[in-house]
Amino acid sequence: MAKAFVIAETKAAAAELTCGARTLAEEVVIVSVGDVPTGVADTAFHIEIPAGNVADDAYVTVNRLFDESGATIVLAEPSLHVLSLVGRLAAHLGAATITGVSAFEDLTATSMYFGGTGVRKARATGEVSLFTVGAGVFDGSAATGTDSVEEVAFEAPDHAVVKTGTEALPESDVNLAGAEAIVACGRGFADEADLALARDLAAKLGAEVGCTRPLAEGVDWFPREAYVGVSGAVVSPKTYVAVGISGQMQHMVGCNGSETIIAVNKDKNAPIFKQCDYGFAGDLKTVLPALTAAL
Ligand SMILES: Cc1cc2nc3c(=O)[nH]c(=O)nc-3n(C[C@H](O)[C@H](O)[C@H](O)COP(=O)(O)OP(=O)(O)OC[C@H]3O[C@@H](n4cnc5c(N)ncnc54)[C@H](O)[C@@H]3O)c2cc1C
Repeated sequence: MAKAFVIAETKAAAAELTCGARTLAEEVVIVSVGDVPTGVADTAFHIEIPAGNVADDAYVTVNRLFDESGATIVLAEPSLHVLSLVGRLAAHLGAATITGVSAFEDLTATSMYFGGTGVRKARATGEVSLFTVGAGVFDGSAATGTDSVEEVAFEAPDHAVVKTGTEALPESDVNLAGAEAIVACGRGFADEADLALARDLAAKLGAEVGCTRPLAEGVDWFPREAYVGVSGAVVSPKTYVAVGISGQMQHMVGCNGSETIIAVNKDKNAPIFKQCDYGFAGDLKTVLPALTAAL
């Protein structure tokens, strides 16, 4: 009987990955280094990370729990801490990890490569198959499992990282993952003040505001978690309004799972017009107020 071992940090990923694990295995074990994973798996463990330690160093405990589980399939959340943990587990097992999986056919996994220029199908050889799986690949709403979660003590490795200080980052209220609609801004916005036009439209639509990478990492008008694309968030809202966005592949792979894409661009030959459902060829300063007023 195949058993799957899920490594997670957040509640949302725990629910999605355990639901996905149930399509691949008869029994599901979860270990979380963050939120307590109630009601999602047949066996559940939680590791509380002591103050002064980092979750990445929970690998001693995670590897031991895996060895004891008898699982042959590993699904891991692609958060920074869990990526580190699954890498350590792969090294421990002498196995490879297939990363960024967007779909499964049994244990054959589909993922992007070369920054989204291609899609590949891969299958692990060996006794254990390890995968990292992004948000939204599985629907976590039907997660079921035990509410009894065993607290497992953190076992520090010989050369643990010691936290010497922490600094709070400015709070970000961006929540692209759960958004039903997103208004995304690109370099077509020449002035930061013009973003108000996108925010007005978003307010009417009840949408989140996102952006392309240059607006988050070039001019810093948005926090990092607001940009969509191969190296940012992968989103699949009902409505995605791409404003002043040319439609480069690195951006589009992050939003082409949207139900409806609407583009606003002053260049009627912009590549985005070949990738959208509805397009407005015009200056955003004219089109956005008109759209907002019409809603
Ligand atoms: C390894 C790698 C990873 C990357 N990862 C990402 C990623 O994850 N996400 C991402 O977004 N990018 C990513 N990029 C960058 C990506 O290649 C593009 O450069 C970027 O997406 C372009 O952003 P843009 O569409 O906002 O800008 P541009 O390509 O400059 O397009 C601006 C558009 O605005 C239009 N415009 C100008 N003025 C107006 C106006 N007044 N009204 C209406 N339209 C107007 C123009 O016609 C143009 O089409 C990555 C690049 C690399 C090399």
